[in-house]
Amino acid sequence: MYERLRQEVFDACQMLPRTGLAILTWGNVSRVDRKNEVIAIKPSGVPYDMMKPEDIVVCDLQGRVVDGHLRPSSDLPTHVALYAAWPQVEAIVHTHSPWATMLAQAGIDLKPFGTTHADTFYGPVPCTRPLARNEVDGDYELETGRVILETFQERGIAPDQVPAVLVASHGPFAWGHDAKQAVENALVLEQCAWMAVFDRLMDPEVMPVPAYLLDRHYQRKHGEHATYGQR
Ligand SMILES: O=C(CO)[C@@H](O)[C@H](O)COP(=O)(O)O
Repeated sequence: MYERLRQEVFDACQMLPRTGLAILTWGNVSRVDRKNEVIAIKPSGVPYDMMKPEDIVVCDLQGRVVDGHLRPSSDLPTHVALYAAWPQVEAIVHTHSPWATMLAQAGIDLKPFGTTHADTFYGPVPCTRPLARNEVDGDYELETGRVILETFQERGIAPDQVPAVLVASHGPFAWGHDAKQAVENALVLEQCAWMAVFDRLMDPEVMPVPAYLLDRHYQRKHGEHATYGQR
């Protein structure tokens, strides 16, 4: 049971060290199956190069383990909170990829400086506020999910139009329609963060891409009348 779901999460996990998005046991991947009301997630603390598909843990939508022989990722409550609030999100990836993490540690939004960004993100990728002491001392991973939701709600950002966030002092989370797409969004985020840091270094006054160009690039890939690729 759950073989396909486990295999999808396992394959996406293997993409993380291969693409340089994570080393050792850092980060995690999950996939929700809304019909069967389960979430498959990486086991906690298992190195990617030792992981097997059967190690992926299956939980219910509240985060209780229903099938698996290992403990789920410590970030499971963050994933649970996002799946509960955002029905359009089907898979979530958390990494500590260096450039995106540097922005998160500096508490800086990733601004859209060019079409590379606009092809995936319809506006800035926001950085959350820092978590307060009582939030960290309390249900820390659940509060991480809450602060992500708060950031998107307060700024009026749609999670399907900006499929990533920077959690202050922590790192990036990205999501998508499946686990592979979520990893790809995390990879685009990392590349854009890298370029943005250098854009700012070369020109501290660098301006975001004009709105009409952002719009053109985003819409041709993701809009109602998208034309990009082999349609
Ligand atoms: O940031 C964190 C912990 O908050 C994670 O990314 C860890 O680096 C991996 O945790 P597990 O998924 O192995 O529990």
